[in-house]
Amino acid sequence: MSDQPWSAPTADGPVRGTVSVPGSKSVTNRALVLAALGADGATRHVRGAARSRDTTLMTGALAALGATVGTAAGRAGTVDLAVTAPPTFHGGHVDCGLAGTVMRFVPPLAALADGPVVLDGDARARERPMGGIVAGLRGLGVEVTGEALPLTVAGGPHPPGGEVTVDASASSQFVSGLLLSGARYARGVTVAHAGERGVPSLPHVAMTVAMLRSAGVEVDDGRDRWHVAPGPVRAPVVLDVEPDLSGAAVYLAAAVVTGGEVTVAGWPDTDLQPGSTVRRVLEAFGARVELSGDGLTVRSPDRLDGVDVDLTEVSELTPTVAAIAAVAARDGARSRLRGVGHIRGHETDRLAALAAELGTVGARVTETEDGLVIDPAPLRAPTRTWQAYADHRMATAGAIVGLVVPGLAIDEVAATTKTLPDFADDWPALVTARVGA
Ligand SMILES: O=C(O)C1=C[C@@H](OP(=O)(O)O)[C@@H](O)[C@H](O)C1
Ligand SMILES: C=C(OP(=O)(O)O)C(=O)O
Repeated sequence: MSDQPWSAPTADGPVRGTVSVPGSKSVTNRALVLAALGADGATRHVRGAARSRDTTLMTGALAALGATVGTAAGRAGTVDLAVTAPPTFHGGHVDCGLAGTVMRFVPPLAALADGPVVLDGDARARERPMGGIVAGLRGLGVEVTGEALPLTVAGGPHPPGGEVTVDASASSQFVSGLLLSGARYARGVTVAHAGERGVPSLPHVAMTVAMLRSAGVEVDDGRDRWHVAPGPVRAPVVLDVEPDLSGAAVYLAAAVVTGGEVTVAGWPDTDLQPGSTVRRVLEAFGARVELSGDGLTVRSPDRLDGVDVDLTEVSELTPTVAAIAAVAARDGARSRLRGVGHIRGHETDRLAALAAELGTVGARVTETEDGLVIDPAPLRAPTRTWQAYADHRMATAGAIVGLVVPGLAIDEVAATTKTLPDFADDWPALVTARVGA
């Protein structure tokens, strides 16, 4: 990894082009878990996955517990992963890196192992919330040592399961994690949420439910209560991963902030990811959005509107939306982003990080309890290097701002490999191509 700051390319005109984005890490890491839980020992193929840090951490975790994982080159820079479930998971050490999906989805699966599983991760991962997983597992009869990473999950291999109430207001992944392995618990798993705030990022829980059902698992989903019946997990033998729409939003933002036009090829017509919400958020800035056989095309308006948006359901979009909002504020528009207090527990405290980094280019950003207010202010040359805080989405937010702020350099563009392994090459290629400009 280079320790030289990365010079973000500046757009000298409207950015125009077509991009392909790699498979969604959220879909991939669920598919990998379901494949590893397979009841019949068949090999499952997860196709079109990104070779990203988060997916690599998940395959590493499953292999550490005894699953067999093979990797082959897939279409357009993706990988096809072949996973075979072990007869019984065994104990071992799991590196969660900074991946929420690994640190929240693997402990419930580790309870099926016949020996203890120790989970740890990056320094920041030790600060990310784990309360719902730890309390949830204990309530389901699983012995867990520790309250956050590093954690030890005592082996089962036959956890009792049952009903548990957790506070999932810090992360929807608490619910998803407990549900994903729940069919393998003796009584199944019922998770209820009780907390001062609601469960954020609910479309990610819906993704979990949909993928469990496609693996033949019986799931009831009510308001703040989910039930997974005990039974075999039979994931489809081939699971195609759809493109990562949160990653796609970064490329679409390049059109929005430069008066350009960008198409993301292969925009899926399923509802696994909240694609329509991504579209609505970009439209709120005044962008025109069109879905055609070529993909999803976003065209910038002449002048950006400010937005007042509740991003609870799509909280991982916040850095991208904040970057666009800072550009809109340059042109006099005020924006307010709400409903995302919990992202202080994401890869970094994203509200503090966005306020600090956007501030280095002159943006007037105020943190609120649950979001950000971005007031009109001109953007100017950076006062220092943009800090990514090892957060992929802080790095991509810096790249978006860099399109219109010459001289912006990012301390660690390699953070983008968490979900977008080729970003550092693909982004300059898009910015400088200016197809048809
Ligand atoms: O389950 C998932 O794949 C995810 C759920 C969400 O987490 P939170 O509920 O913690 O926001 C989202 O922000 C994260 O990027 C991915
Ligand atoms: C919050 C995110 O990731 P994680 O899965 O690590 O929580 C994210 O990708 O924006």
